[in-house]
Amino acid sequence: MTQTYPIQTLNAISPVGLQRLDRDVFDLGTDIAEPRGILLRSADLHSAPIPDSLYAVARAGAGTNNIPVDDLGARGIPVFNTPGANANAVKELVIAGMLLAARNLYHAADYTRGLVADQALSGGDLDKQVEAGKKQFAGYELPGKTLGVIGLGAIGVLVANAAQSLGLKVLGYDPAITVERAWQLSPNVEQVTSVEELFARSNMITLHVPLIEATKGLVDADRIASMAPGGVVLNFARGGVVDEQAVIEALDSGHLHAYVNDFPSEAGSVHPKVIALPHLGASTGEAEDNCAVMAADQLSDYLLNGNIRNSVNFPEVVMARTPGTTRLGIFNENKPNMIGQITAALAEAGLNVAEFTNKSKGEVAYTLVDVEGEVQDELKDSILAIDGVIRARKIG
Ligand SMILES: NC(=O)c1ccc[n+]([C@@H]2O[C@H](COP(=O)([O-])OP(=O)(O)OC[C@H]3O[C@@H](n4cnc5c(N)ncnc54)[C@H](O)[C@@H]3O)[C@@H](O)[C@H]2O)c1
Ligand SMILES: O=C(O)CC[C@@H](O)C(=O)O
Repeated sequence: MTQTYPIQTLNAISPVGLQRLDRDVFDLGTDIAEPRGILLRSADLHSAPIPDSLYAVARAGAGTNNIPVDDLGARGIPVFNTPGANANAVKELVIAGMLLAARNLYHAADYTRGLVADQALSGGDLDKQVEAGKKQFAGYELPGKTLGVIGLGAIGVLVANAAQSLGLKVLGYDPAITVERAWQLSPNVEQVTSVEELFARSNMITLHVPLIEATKGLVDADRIASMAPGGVVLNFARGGVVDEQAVIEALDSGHLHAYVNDFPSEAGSVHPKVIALPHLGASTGEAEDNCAVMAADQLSDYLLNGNIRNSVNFPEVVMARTPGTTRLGIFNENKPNMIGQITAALAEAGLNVAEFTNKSKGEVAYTLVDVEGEVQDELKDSILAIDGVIRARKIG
């Protein structure tokens, strides 16, 4: 009988992605007590119990701050995300946010709505009122202004390139930019080597970093104060990257012109100079499909073949299946003599190794091995008995 894998879906996952999971092999549901996989978007897993049955978590999206990544890693549970799958959607919203702020569009549209309502009541001359009132919304154009981009990953690079093609001077800061992203970045984007320099030289700042300890409160009062008056902060990363109180004070004093963000809060979102969107960055049909397809494919390949692609807590390990063999997946601490002990256990069980891959990432490592011969249940116990082995799975 074919083994089946229960997968719990949290949040609305695009049906285009769910269709990738063959229903003869995967049972999908929102209420599954002992899931092998969890497929989610922004649902908070920090406060949810993690069942022993769980093999993997796939995030249809980029940010994984809603998932206890380190705790799951310590239990040998990979967390996947979908780098770049929603980057274009976010880029487009950031560009829209820059224009909303520069041309005062949000308030201007509100004003027009109000005028039309008043005119309906009073029967006044709408055209006249429009022409008289519009001067209060006069804005500025983007060429000649400087945009500072913090985080040059999938989204930051697209934003930087698009902004420079709109005529802005673009500065970029990312001490850990990858070679791939550096190749994608327009040569006209100027690299700066400190966040301080970026703030001091920018009229607009846009954030494209994960919410981690190092990025909490990255936009603070001192950095805002170093910007030229009339600055704009765009936050499509996560609420916690910005000290919102500092932003509100700078908006009140007039030092900042606008704060455009995707993460509403009770205190911030009612402020007249705040444009708060309801976490819309990835909310396009295209992005939702892309993320769901990528997450479902990665989860399925892991459950069926043990392959790890785009995991935030384990290394990339992808190995073609060797016909006529049984596959084992083993997570272990990244320390000396682990491979020696694992292969010794296989030899002891009379198994011949047909293919073997081992890779490490930080403190942890993952091994995929295809073995020839009958794999007895006791093998798992002898592998788990090796000091430093975290989890072992016979994949079939
Ligand atoms: N609003 C939305 O709907 C939405 C959608 C997608 C992503 N996001 C957020 O945007 C973030 C970025 O997404 P991405 O797809 O570009 O991710 P990514 O992993 O491709 O890029 C993140 C970049 O940030 C850099 N970085 C990390 N710490 C930094 C620091 N202290 N200073 C400067 N750079 C730093 C990394 O080196 C990396 O290049 C996500 O983590 C998520 O929180 C929001
Ligand atoms: O799923 C979403 O709608 C938002 C996803 C976004 O915040 C991300 O980090 O990719």
